[in-house]
Amino acid sequence: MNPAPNLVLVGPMGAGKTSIGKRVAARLGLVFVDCDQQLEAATGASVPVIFECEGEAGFRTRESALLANLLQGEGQLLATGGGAVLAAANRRLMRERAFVVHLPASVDEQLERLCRDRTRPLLAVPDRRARLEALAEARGPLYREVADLEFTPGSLGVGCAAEQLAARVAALWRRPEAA
Ligand SMILES: Nc1ncnc2c1ncn2[C@@H]1O[C@H](COP(=O)(O)OP(=O)(O)O)[C@@H](O)[C@H]1O
Ligand SMILES: O=C(O)C1=C[C@@H](OP(=O)(O)O)[C@@H](O)[C@H](O)C1
Ligand SMILES: [Mg+2]
Repeated sequence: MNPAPNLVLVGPMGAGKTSIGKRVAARLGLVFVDCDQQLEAATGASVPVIFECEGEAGFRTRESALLANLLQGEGQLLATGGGAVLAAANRRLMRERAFVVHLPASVDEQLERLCRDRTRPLLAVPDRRARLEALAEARGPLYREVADLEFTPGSLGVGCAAEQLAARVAALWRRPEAA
């Protein structure tokens, strides 16, 4: 078990990191922080606008700086963006400073949940399935590398998934005394 001051959710777009994470944080008495929302608040620009102005590289630089800053704190549940595991430095910090939960999602689930979404720049492509499959192949090993726990919501709705995940985490995560 990993005695770590924070809880971090990783996984692909549409896995439920933001929506399930918010509910798990409430159940476990953690401060909920969604990294994308935090970046948007800090920059005053939406994620698509950051991608448009600074490219994915600029977004990743901001994302890494934010994560490093947040992970200095404790008692937080961080819902990361799907690409937060790409940088080795991010993965190392997550391992050091968090109990990490991987929420997987199949490409079919992603396509269904995100069919009307226009806020994810990586999905602004003609062939969303191909893009999601390529991302899954590249990132799947990275999610598994950092994860202390894999929890698959599958057909559970957001509320049930949060209830079950909170119970699993409460049983497994040894929080430091001060957290
Ligand atoms: N287990 C689930 N069952 C049904 N819908 C879900 C589930 N997880 C997420 N969703 C829906 O999918 C969409 C994307 O979820 P979100 O929490 O933003 O994912 P992420 O932050 O991982 O990209 C939201 O509309 C959310 O309600
Ligand atoms: O997978 C990715 O690279 C991204 C996922 C998004 O977050 P969610 O995983 O919360 O959708 C957001 O950070 C950005 O659009 C890039
Ligand atoms: Mg999210």
